[in-house]
Amino acid sequence: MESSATQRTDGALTAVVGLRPASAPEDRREAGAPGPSEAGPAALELRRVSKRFGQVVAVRDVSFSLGHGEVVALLGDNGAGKSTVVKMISGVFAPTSGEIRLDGQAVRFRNSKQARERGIATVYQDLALVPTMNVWRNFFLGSELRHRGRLDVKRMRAETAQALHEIGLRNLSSVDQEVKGLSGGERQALSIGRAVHFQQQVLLLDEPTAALSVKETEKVFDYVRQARQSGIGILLIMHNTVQALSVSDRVVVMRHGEVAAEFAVGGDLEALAKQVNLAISGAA
Ligand SMILES: Nc1ncnc2c1ncn2[C@@H]1O[C@H](COP(=O)(O)OP(=O)(O)OP(=O)(O)O)[C@@H](O)[C@H]1O
Repeated sequence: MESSATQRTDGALTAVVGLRPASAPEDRREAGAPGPSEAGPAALELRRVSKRFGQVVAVRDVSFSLGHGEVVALLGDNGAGKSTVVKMISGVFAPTSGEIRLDGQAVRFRNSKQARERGIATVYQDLALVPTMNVWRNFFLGSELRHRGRLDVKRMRAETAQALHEIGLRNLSSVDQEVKGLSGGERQALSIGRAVHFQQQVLLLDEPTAALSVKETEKVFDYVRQARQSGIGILLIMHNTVQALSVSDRVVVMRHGEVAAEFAVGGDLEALAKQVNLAISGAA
């Protein structure tokens, strides 16, 4: 395996692992499906984005990009700045300085609604689902279909069932069941399937596998891989390096509010996990 590391001008260490074996995420993608685009603007790009809270600099000069049909994991210890980055992308906070670009166009959101309207879907740990509502109502929450002034229940039920089937959730008994009866993985499928169905451009998943069993985690990663086929750019906020490497094309490591390193995923994943963990802890 080839491995190269370069010192960035801002002092952060960028390591790029060269050879990609057959197990690399690109190779696992189905033939003909969209992958991370080489040409054209990135789905999402952060350019030297910083965020201050009074005297606290939570995020400093963070730059990275996310391609269409690409999965990038944002890794870092508690307090590294990951949540603040996600909140800036999703319109909760405005950056103090720097630029966020969507498809090459600089954007500035006043709130999360504006970010959603521009195609940024955010799924937080607590998931924005209403437990006492059924699956299809949750799926179309805020985007209900109407026919002659009335809710088009038939179409919403059918479209929900189809979207969940496409994302890989095949054993749901009914879209009429309440969300509170779904497992954590099934809830993730609902949120991910919704982002794909409504053709969002960027999907931000905050710790999507926290509190899930190993089996459920694998299923959620299958939903992520399936969603990637649609061309959506997916940013995963993760704590677990090994899990992150199993589903991502690239990882971006944050430490003390800055990007400490960036790695392309491929080659010997065990060795790469060690390098990533060193970058997370600051020992690299
Ligand atoms: N509203 C705020 N006011 C002041 N400081 C803040 C605020 N939000 C975050 N911070 C600080 O910014 C830094 C980065 O926090 P952030 O929550 O983004 O980290 P994180 O990597 O997401 O951590 P975790 O995984 O624990 O959520 C921390 O030092 C935190 O205390």
